[in-house]
Amino acid sequence: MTDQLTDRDGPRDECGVFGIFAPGHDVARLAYFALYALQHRGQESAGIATTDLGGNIMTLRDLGLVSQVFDEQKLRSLPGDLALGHVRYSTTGSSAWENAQPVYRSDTRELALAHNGNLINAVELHSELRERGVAFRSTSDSEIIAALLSTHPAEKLEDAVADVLPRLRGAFSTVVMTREKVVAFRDPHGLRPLAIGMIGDRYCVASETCALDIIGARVLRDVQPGEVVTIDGGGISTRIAAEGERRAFCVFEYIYFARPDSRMNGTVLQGARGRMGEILAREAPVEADLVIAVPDSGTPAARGFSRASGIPQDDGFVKNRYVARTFIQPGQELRKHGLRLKFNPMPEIVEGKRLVVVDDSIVRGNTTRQIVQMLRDAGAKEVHLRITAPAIRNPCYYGIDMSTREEMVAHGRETEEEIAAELGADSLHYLSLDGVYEAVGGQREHHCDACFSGEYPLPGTPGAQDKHAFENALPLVRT
Ligand SMILES: O=P(O)(O)OC[C@H]1O[C@H](OP(=O)(O)OP(=O)(O)O)[C@H](O)[C@@H]1O
Ligand SMILES: NC(=O)CC[C@H](N)C(=O)O
Ligand code: SF4
Ligand SMILES: [Mg+2]
Repeated sequence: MTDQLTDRDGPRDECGVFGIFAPGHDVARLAYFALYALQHRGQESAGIATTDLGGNIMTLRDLGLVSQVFDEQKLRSLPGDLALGHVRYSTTGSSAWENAQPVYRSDTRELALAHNGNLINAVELHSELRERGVAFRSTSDSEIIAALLSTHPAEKLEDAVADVLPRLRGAFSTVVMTREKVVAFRDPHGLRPLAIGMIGDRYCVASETCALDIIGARVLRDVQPGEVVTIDGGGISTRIAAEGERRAFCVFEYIYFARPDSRMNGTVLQGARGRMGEILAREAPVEADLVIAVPDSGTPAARGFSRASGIPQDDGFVKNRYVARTFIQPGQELRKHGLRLKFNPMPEIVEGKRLVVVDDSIVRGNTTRQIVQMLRDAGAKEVHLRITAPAIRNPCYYGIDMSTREEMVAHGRETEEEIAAELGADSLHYLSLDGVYEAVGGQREHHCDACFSGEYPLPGTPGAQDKHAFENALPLVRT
C-alpha cells in the first residue's frame, strides 16, 4: 500500500487550447483568461503566442501554471490582433521546457501551433520528416504537426491543413496561427473537444465552452470531426477535410476531464454527471445514512446519488482549493501527509455513519484507498464506494496520460469485491457503460470508451505510442 500522493496519481488530464482573431481586443489577456478557465486540462506548462496582422509572431511559454508563467508585464509584452494559448499535460515528450506550447516553427511558413491530443503514427511521420532534413527542437508529437504544416508548399495555411489532416492518425484538436489568420481543426474521429465562439463580430475557439463563457464569447457550436475552420479578416470559413470511419468522442471527458460548466455535443456536463449519480443509485443501491462526495469532480454525481436514493448528502471533506488537481509532488515532510494536505475529513459529520462515498473514477486507487482510511479514522461506521465510471483497465493512447496497466488497481482484480477489499471499503460498485451512455444521452458507437472496454476505435492503436519515443532520437536543436 502506498501512503502518499505523487505526481503520478489520477488520470493526468490532457491539454487545453485556445485561439482568437480579434483586432482591437487585448488578445493576449483574453488568451490568459481562457487558459485560466482551462487550467484543469494541463498543469505542466502554459504559453501564449500573439501577432499583429502581418507582424512577427511572439511566443511566451514556460513550465508551470498559468498564474506562475504570466504576469501583468508579460501580458503587456504580447500585443497583437491574433493569439493562441495552450496548457499542457505531456503525453508524447517529457515535461520539459522544449515541449511547452504553442510550438513555433518558421521553415517555409512561420506559424505557432497548440495541440490537444496524441498522434498514434508519430514515429512514422517523424522519420519521414527527418529523412527530408527537418530538424526538431522538441520531443513532442505536436511539433510533428507543426513541421508538416510549416514545410508544406501550399500557399494558404488552410490548404496545407486540409492536405496534412488525413495523414495524421490519432487525436488532435489543434489551433494554428500565422501572421494573418487562425486555423482550427479536429481529427476525423472527434476524440477531443473543440468549440467555436463569437466575441463581438470576431471569432475564437477553445477546448471547452467554459473558456468561451468567461471571456464573454457567445458559444456557436463544436468544431466538427475532420473540419478545418479558418478565421481571418473575412470572418469565418470552413470545410471538411476528412471523414472518420466512425466518431469516437472521449467519454471520459463527460465523466471527469472537462469542467462541469462546459457543454459538449449539446450536453451540459454538470447535468450528465448528476444523472450518472442517479443511475448508479438505481444500479447499486445501498442502505446508508449519508452520501458524501470526493471533491471536486465527484460532487455533481454525489448530488445525483442522493437525489435518486433519498439518502441525505453532506460534505464529508473540506478540500484545499489551492492544491492542484493532480498533485504536484510535495517535499519529503509533506509527502508523509500526502492526501491530508488535499482533503481534511469532518469527524463531526461522518462519525458513526454508514457512508456512501461517490467519486467519478479510480485509476491507481491511491485517492480512494486513503479517503477510505481517513473516513474510518474519523469514525465512519461503514464505507460504501460508488464510482460513476466503469473500472479502468486499459491505457489511453489518445491524449490522456493514465498509469500503465500494471499500476491500475482494477488490473488483475476481476470482481468489485476484490477491488473493494484492496481499497479497504465495505462495498464497491462501478457505473455500467450502459449507465454512462444513458446519462450522457449519446450512442456508444459515436464514442471512445477504450480505457474501460479495451475496444480501441482506431485500428492498430494498442502499443502505438511510447511517451518517450523521441527523447533520445535526436540531438535537440536548442535555440
Ligand atoms: O485512483 P487515483 O489514481 O487516485 O485517481 C483517481 C482520482 O483522481 C481524480 O481526481 P483529482 O484529484 O485528480 O481531480 P479532481 O479534484 O477534479 O477530482 C479522480 O477524480 C479521482 O478522484
Ligand atoms: N495531453 C495532450 O493533449 C498533450 C499534447 C501533446 N501530445 C503533448 O504531449 O504535448
Ligand atoms: S481511452 Fe479513455 S480516456 Fe482515452 S480517449 Fe478513449 S475514453 Fe477517453
Ligand atoms: Mg477526484
